[in-house]
Amino acid sequence: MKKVYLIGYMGSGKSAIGKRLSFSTRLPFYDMDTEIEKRLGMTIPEIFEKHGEAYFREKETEFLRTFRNENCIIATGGGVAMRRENRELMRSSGLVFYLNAPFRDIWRRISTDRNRPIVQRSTRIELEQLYNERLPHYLKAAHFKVETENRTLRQVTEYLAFQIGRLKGDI
Ligand SMILES: Nc1ncnc2c1ncn2[C@@H]1O[C@H](COP(=O)(O)OP(=O)(O)OP(=O)(O)O)[C@@H](O)[C@H]1O
Ligand SMILES: O=C(O)C1=C[C@@H](O)[C@@H](O)[C@H](O)C1
Ligand SMILES: [Mg+2]
Repeated sequence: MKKVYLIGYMGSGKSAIGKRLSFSTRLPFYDMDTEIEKRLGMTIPEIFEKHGEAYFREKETEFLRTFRNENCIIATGGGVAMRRENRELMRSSGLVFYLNAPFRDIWRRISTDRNRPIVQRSTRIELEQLYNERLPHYLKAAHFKVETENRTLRQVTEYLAFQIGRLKGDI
């Protein structure tokens, strides 16, 4: 069996849903952002501030290359699908689910959060542009697109658990 990756824009629910999905599937859960923070002993804003975004992107790829071979659920960072190497690493080691949410929902969730350096340095218009730029990359990376609009965390989690159960033999 392989890994289950959750991908999508900031605030699409990867971390929140990954955690819940771990309970219903009984698979261990890892949040890439948290794992990188642990490896470096710094928060994401500190990593961006001290080493820059390019360094953080290297650490993301390093994580995907080296993370233990275990059946598990991984909530990725919002920018992970932008690199071709990352997309290939994910697709070849598991099932990739893209959590799609409309930008207005995303904005409501992330606009006041201080833990996302990209939100801190960008305007609403810039974040919407980035959302549109990233969309085709998420679609390329994903095996499945999951619509989250008007669905509770619980509903999205149940849907994913159902799909994972159905596809278990393949992963
Ligand atoms: N479908 C949903 N219904 C209600 N709240 C949601 C839904 N999806 C996400 N949220 C809420 O939005 C907030 C942001 O979600 P979360 O932190 O899981 O995003 P993320 O995709 O992990 O973002 P990042 O890429 O920045 O790590 C959380 O408070 C979460 O509970
Ligand atoms: O969308 C992004 O580029 C990011 C999302 C977060 O998960 C973190 O990985 C970081 O804040 C960058
Ligand atoms: Mg997250």
